[in-house]
Amino acid sequence: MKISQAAGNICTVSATPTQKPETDKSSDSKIIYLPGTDCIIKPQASLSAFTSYRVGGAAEWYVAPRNLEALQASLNYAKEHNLRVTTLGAGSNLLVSDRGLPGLVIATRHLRHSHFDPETGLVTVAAGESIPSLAWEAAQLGWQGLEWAVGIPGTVGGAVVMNAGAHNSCIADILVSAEVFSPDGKLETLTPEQLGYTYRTSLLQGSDRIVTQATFQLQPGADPAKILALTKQHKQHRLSTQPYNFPSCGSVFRNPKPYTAGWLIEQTGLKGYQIGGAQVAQLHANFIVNRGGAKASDIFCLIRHIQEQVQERWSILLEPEVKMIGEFQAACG
Ligand SMILES: Cc1cc2nc3c(=O)[nH]c(=O)nc-3n(C[C@H](O)[C@H](O)[C@H](O)COP(=O)(O)OP(=O)(O)OC[C@H]3O[C@@H](n4cnc5c(N)ncnc54)[C@H](O)[C@@H]3O)c2cc1C
Ligand SMILES: NC(=O)C1=CN([C@@H]2O[C@H](COP(=O)(O)OP(=O)(O)OC[C@H]3O[C@@H](n4cnc5c(N)ncnc54)[C@H](OP(=O)(O)O)[C@@H]3O)[C@@H](O)[C@H]2O)C=CC1
Ligand SMILES: C=C(O[C@H]1[C@H](O)[C@@H](CO)O[C@H](OP(=O)(O)OP(=O)(O)OC[C@H]2O[C@@H](n3ccc(=O)[nH]c3=O)[C@H](O)[C@@H]2O)[C@@H]1NC(C)=O)C(=O)O
Repeated sequence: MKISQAAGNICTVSATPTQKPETDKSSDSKIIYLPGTDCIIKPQASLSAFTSYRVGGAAEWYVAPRNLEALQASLNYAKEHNLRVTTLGAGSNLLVSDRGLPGLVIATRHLRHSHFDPETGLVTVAAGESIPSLAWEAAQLGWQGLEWAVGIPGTVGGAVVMNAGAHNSCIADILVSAEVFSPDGKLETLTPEQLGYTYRTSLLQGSDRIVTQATFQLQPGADPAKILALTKQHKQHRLSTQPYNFPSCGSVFRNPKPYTAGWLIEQTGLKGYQIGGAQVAQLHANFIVNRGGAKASDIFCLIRHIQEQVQERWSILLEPEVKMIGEFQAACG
């Protein structure tokens, strides 16, 4: 049995309330020390470094709690100050507006712990843990069930919300339960049935709940060499079929079954089509890559252009998988 807990002392709850003033006027007049914790809430924090597209403006306020108490304190702060909350995982399925986001962005990336139970095969992992790292760890132990998840550069929380999947498997196949914080501060344990999973969808999308940890059922006892070989095969397949050399969000659109979005977009003649720094990838037409210097508005307008062209040619409206957040212009030029 293994229990690990991330080290670090930033953004934890102090035994005694912090002695610091609520605002520190000497360094940055707007940095806020979250009462009762050693968490700081930063103003105007750039989000481009926290999204895989590497675009987007600043969060009005940003906090990255390291435990549940600090997360609760952050939510309380948002409520008291009437701030809209946006949850950020690894930002690998997000298009953040160039104008940034109002309210408080709560990043889960510092919520870290994992527990592999060899008796039951249950793995309990905090929301901020990396899904590909977990997949590699399981493979090295010879535990089956996550071989498909390499190459998906998100967090556990983001994967639970998005019902991330690949190679005909997805989170819903292995999830036993998810622990979530509701906006009124209650911790609840939800089953996959309660989460209403379908292809790349869950009832958590668009809700105010924050996933704090998840428990997955894996199958221990396999030959690690076999699990590692399959895991590496999946990674290799990705590298040969998907563009990993430029920033992206993975697939932009859900597949409108029985078609695939990539096929429809390629048949519409859009491979290589570019708006500003945003381009329909040559290797896979359902990926938009940032070729350098793209703005969120370039990506947004390319998404709209693809939708219009595919609709005109095939009478199919492609539905974005990527979450576009913040304000975008109504019309593209
Ligand atoms: C190169 C590349 C390849 C990819 N391949 C795949 C693939 O094969 N399959 C696939 O399914 N996806 C793929 N993706 C997309 C992406 O990695 C997944 O959707 C991933 O699950 C998103 O996780 P995240 O932590 O980055 O979430 P984010 O992008 O940060 O957030 C996604 C949504 O979930 C919400 N959210 C995040 N964390 C929480 C939380 N703890 N509680 C509540 N809400 C939360 C956010 O508010 C947002 O609405 C790929 C992306 C890239 C860049
Ligand atoms: N195009 C884009 O927009 C983006 C692409 N990416 C890419 O997504 C990819 C995710 O790849 P993935 O392999 O799933 O995860 P990573 O390469 O992110 O690795 C995740 C973890 O798994 C470990 N690991 C990697 N390979 C092995 C292996 N062969 N055996 C054992 N452990 C291993 C790594 O250890 P160690 O650190 O020791 O290598 C690391 O701790 C990366 O190539 C990343 O660059 C990520 C974000 C955005
Ligand atoms: C990357 C993501 O998930 C990926 C996941 O990694 C892979 C691997 O299992 O399968 C899905 O892609 P996909 O359906 O495009 O899978 P691929 O195998 O690449 O392509 C399917 C079919 O489309 C065709 N295709 C693909 C790309 C292209 O430019 N042109 C084209 O014709 C392929 O020839 C193939 O016949 C997921 N995408 C969706 C929207 O379901 C993501 O969700 O972000």
